[in-house]
Amino acid sequence: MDTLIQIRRELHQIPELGFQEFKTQQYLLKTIAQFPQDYLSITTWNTGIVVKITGSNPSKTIGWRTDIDGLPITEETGLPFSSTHEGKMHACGHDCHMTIALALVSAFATTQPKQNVVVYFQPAEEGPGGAEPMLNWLKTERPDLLPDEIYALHIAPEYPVGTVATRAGLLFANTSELFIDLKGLGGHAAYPHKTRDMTIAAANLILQLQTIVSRNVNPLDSAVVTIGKMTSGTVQNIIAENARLEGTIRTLNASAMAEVKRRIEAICAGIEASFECDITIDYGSMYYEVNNNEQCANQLLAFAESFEDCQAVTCSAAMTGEDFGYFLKEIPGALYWAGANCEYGLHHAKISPDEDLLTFNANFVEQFIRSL
Ligand SMILES: CC(=O)N[C@@H](CCC[C@H](N)C(=O)O)C(=O)O
Repeated sequence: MDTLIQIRRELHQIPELGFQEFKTQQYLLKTIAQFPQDYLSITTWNTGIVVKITGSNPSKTIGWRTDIDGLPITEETGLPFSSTHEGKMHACGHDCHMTIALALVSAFATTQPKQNVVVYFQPAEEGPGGAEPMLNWLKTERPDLLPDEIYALHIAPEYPVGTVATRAGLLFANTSELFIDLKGLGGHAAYPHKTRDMTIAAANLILQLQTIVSRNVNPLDSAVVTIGKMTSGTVQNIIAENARLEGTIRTLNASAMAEVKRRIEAICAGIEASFECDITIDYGSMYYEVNNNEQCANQLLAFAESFEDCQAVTCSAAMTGEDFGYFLKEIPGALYWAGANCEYGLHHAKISPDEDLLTFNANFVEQFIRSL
């Protein structure tokens, strides 16, 4: 079997959540230790790793970032190399992202690049966010590991393998997590008039939250309010004293984000009054938008147009979030969508990316970095 496929399958079997990527970090360190070490310096930060490859005649330092965490999803692919970690899965392609990053370290460790290259294996992209604290550590403790330009990719199920899709400017949304706790009064299912039922309050709240995008956000802006999880109550014949909603907010600008939050708070105040309950709102972690530097995105697209068997696509912005946005806020660079040709989408329990994407993107990114 091809080495990259084998690595991807081994990583696929050990998904871990944000800042718990202990086995993943050990696997990555063990693999990197097998490459020639002459040009490498390896540093760990939290559950992440930073690998610097010293260039032969550098005029700048090029950064490449991969995320390394998995998601709390029970895998349903039925693949022989399915997750061995119950309830966790690499359902957002980070196993593929890591494999490509390892291929880059291997290529540059074997054939020295002209420029310095730093590869960042970053924890906790899905939450609570590893990019911002990793960047703060780099700035305060290891400025020698900061790049002049930085790039990253994300698999895209909807595109064929060989597609490089990106755009100059805004690519991914601002995000904010959303956690809402409702507290009422529980009691016997047969005495609803003596209770404050939080299942009913939460159900009404969800429906009202869905009016924010249709009735409060300027129709010329884009926004998403998704409640991905609702929990309430304990058993079938007890009226629920507590309920909890967990969701995410996405917008393409800061003023739409402020407006969505203002309306969430107003609607929650209304639910408190009408259902006689107490509500607390926690916005969890927020990600800065992914804003591609114009020159970096255009040179990536131009390189893709010249690369054999590659389809360069100038795509629209998407409502996905990515904490790589924190790197791009401070360092010029770009992220691209890498075609993965699969039936199921990101964050689905049956997603199974086409493994041909590994070799294609490892070659593409290596040659792109060598061209800089
Ligand atoms: C590429 C991707 O799917 N990223 C995640 C980032 C999650 C951010 C945060 N935990 C949130 O849910 O707001 C995404 O869901 O877009």
